[in-house]
Amino acid sequence: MHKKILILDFGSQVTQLIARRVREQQVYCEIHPYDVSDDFVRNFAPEGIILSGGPNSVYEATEWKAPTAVFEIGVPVLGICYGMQTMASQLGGKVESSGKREFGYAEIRARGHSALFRNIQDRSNDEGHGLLDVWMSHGDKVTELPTGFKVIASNESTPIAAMADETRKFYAVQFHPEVTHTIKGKEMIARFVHEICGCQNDWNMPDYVAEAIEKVRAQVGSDEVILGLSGGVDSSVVAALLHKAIGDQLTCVFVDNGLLRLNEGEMVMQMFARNLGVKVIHVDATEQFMGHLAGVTDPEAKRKIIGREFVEVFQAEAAKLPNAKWLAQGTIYPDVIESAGAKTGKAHAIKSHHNVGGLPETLNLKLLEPLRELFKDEVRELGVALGLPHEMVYRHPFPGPGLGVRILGEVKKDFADLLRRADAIFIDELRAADWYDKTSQAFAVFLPVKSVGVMGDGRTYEYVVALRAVQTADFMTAHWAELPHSLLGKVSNRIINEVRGINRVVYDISGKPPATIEWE
Ligand SMILES: Nc1ncnc2c1ncn2[C@@H]1O[C@H](COP(=O)(O)OP(=O)(O)OP(=O)(O)O)[C@@H](O)[C@H]1O
Ligand SMILES: O=c1[nH]c(=O)c2[nH+]cn([C@@H]3O[C@H](COP(=O)(O)O)[C@@H](O)[C@H]3O)c2[nH]1
Ligand SMILES: NC(=O)CC[C@H](N)C(=O)O
Ligand SMILES: [Mg+2]
Repeated sequence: MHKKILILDFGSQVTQLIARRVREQQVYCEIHPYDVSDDFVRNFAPEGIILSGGPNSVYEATEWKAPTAVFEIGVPVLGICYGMQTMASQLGGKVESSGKREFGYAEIRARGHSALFRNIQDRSNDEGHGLLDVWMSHGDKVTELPTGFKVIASNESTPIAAMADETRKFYAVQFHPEVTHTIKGKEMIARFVHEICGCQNDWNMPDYVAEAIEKVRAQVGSDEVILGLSGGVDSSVVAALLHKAIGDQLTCVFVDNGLLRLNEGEMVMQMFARNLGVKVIHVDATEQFMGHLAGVTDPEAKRKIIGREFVEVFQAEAAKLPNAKWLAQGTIYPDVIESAGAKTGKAHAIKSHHNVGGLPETLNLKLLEPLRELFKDEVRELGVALGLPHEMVYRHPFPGPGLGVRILGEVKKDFADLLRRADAIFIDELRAADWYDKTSQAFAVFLPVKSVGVMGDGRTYEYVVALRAVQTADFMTAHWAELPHSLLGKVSNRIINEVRGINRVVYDISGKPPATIEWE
């Protein structure tokens, strides 16, 4: 059992970052909504609790409180922003609107020699007080301390910028230590989880492998498991993990829906079936997918058809295995957090993400999701620890609907063939120029419009391809990559020369938001 930290989410945009910072310290943590029950908090048995920020004000949203058990079970608590404010108000202090919002960089002075800030400073002032560069985002502030608390940091606009009751190990900060703009934030989180809560570095991937294998074996017993293997990072890591855990009880189903990248099928069979000895069934469902997509131009309709046909294929394959009781999936922690967020119904549905989630009852399989607790970079580390090659583990993500959402409008086989070749050239050149690992995702998009060109001495009237390359940490927001013009020029040249049917290449310079990463 790992020692663990409980993070209670009050709706901050950056709650996931708190979890990332804690995991970076090799300490296990989970995010749960702020309104879990007292029993939940007790049974979770955390070594410490972190209360996140959030958009509300404690004097308005009076029901947005931490469960009282948080302050009763005798473990350290760290309140961040709203988390600080609710701690103050729940323990008898006072929170008021400060009239003016403090947003962005701030300098604060550490005081009172607290365990949270001891020897952590960016510089010191004339009197020898430590000064810290932090990032703030608030309009309310604590104006009266609860009993037992002292001020541990302040500045002019926020005299109580941090507070603590060191006997009970309750700490609270008005700024955000989880964002990188708070220069020493990482050290503060480290201080809290290691020294104040007493957690060791017991969460690391090499050790996790053995643990995950044991867990899968205990869960599955002698049943058979099927896994949709896409060649993407998540399902590949699940395949490697399950193969180690249960060997021949695993059957992977690799569906060629006609919307895959160039040589994807060959790559998957080569890697998994031939090198790793994994049982892989290669299903050529190109006709089935193309047939159902014919004449369909609406992006959402296309996504739904592709999702439905995947389920059809899995269902047909599962029916052929007499003892298959489990369907494994590459669900990762951000998927879990995001779908929990989506359940509240506050978020807009921008795109229906394909997954094998909406499975019909008739499939009669239990879900096996061994990556549910991991962030993408942890999944990658796990893949490396399991012996998968670097190129596979560090591939860019590829969406389930594949080229289906990168061919705008109606999907046709000819278009897919052109796009596959253009995309492969782009990726080749990115790798050759050492740009692949500097971008988070890069691909080509097929635009079903024709424009006039001249090649040799003849007129051409052919299709357009757009190149997209983005840099992002979490795929929720993204910047377009500032690829060198010479690289873009070379890619454009090669595509137009080598892919007959394309006579124009453009580069997408839209950020997310307002654009999304994929075009559909
Ligand atoms: N062509 C395919 N054949 C079989 N299963 C697939 C295929 N495409 C997607 N899937 C299933 O759908 C799941 C979701 O796809 P998703 O793209 O999110 O993950 P991934 O492909 O494993 O990893 P990555 O995010 O790196 O692309 C996969 O884990 C896999 O189980
Ligand atoms: O597995 C997936 N099934 C999907 O239906 C899907 N749609 C988008 N994506 C990927 O999600 C990230 C964000 O994409 P967007 O900015 O286009 O929403 C990017 O990495 C996209 O490639 C998908 N992945
Ligand atoms: N980011 C936050 O947690 C903000 C908390 C509170 N709503 C304020 O403005 O002070
Ligand atoms: Mg994928």
